[in-house]
Amino acid sequence: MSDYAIDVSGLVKRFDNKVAVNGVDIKMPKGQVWGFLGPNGSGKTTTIRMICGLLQPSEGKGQCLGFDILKQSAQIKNLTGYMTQKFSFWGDLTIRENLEFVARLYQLKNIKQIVDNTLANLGLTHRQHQLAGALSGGWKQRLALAAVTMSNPKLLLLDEPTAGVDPQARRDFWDEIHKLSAQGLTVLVSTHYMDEAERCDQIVYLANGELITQGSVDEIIKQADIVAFQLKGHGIREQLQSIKQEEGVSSAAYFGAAVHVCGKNADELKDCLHKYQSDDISLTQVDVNLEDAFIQMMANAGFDQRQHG
Ligand SMILES: Nc1ncnc2c1ncn2[C@@H]1O[C@H](COP(=O)(O)OP(=O)(O)OP(=O)(O)O)[C@@H](O)[C@H]1O
Repeated sequence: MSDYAIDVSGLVKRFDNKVAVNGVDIKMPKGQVWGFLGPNGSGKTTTIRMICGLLQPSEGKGQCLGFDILKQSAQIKNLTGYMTQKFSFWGDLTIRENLEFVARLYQLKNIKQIVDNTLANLGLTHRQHQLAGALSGGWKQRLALAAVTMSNPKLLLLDEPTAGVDPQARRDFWDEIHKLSAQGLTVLVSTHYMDEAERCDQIVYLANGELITQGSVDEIIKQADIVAFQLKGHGIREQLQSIKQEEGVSSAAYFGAAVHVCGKNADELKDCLHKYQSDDISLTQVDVNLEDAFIQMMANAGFDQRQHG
């Protein structure tokens, strides 16, 4: 039995003339939580759908949970919980009624027991009689997570599960994901949020259908091989365009009242930013963050953020 929950190689998906995914390899060990990142339209959803057997690849092969993605999609679907971007439920049914309905769709036995356990596991017991339609965004996501975990899947594929949800609810949602992972589930989550990416064991970053980088947060930041400085103080925001033009600056962006600047070489960057420093404006070297690293890697790979962001 393979130690990998997902082991796919050379995945390609073409829609007519459009290449949505172009040669993606993913080898994901069981029991981990991985983040799937990349600009809009980079191929995350399409890849997820190929992995769980919902979409036939144009090229490529592989296994999901030990089953062939080309020939054994039914077995894969039985063991996978897939939370789509636009999950649906019945707004005029309660949380409990929604879960009972889903349990019947899955043809689960001992429905009362399973729904009780699922409600308890996801902290929904005290809300079980509330109408789903009246729930806030965060609780709706949690209901969706309850629905996809009820059949006791081995793999969770979550496609932007926290889009539009407030920070506390996102944090609570991630606590649930890690709780499920501690119970043995493997979880692949697509997200646009950097703080969520930082909660993952590994990150896979796609752009324009291609895998740009993969690794832990620390590995990706190291791979980017850049340094970052912060210019902070009155008047610095007006200088952004000028800073961007400086030789040695690979990217610059507002960070509140400060400008965050990245470049390849610390001495060179410090030299060219020195002239912006004054009694009012400080220049400090700061940690490179994940967003800096992705922007740099996109540039290295020849992608323009303005076209793909
Ligand atoms: N059924 C389809 N028919 C034609 N083109 C499609 C189809 N599904 C996806 N695409 C295209 O494939 C590309 C990748 O789309 P995909 O939804 O996989 O990206 P994504 O990374 O999940 O994007 P987002 O972050 O916006 O959800 C896009 O250009 C999209 O328009």
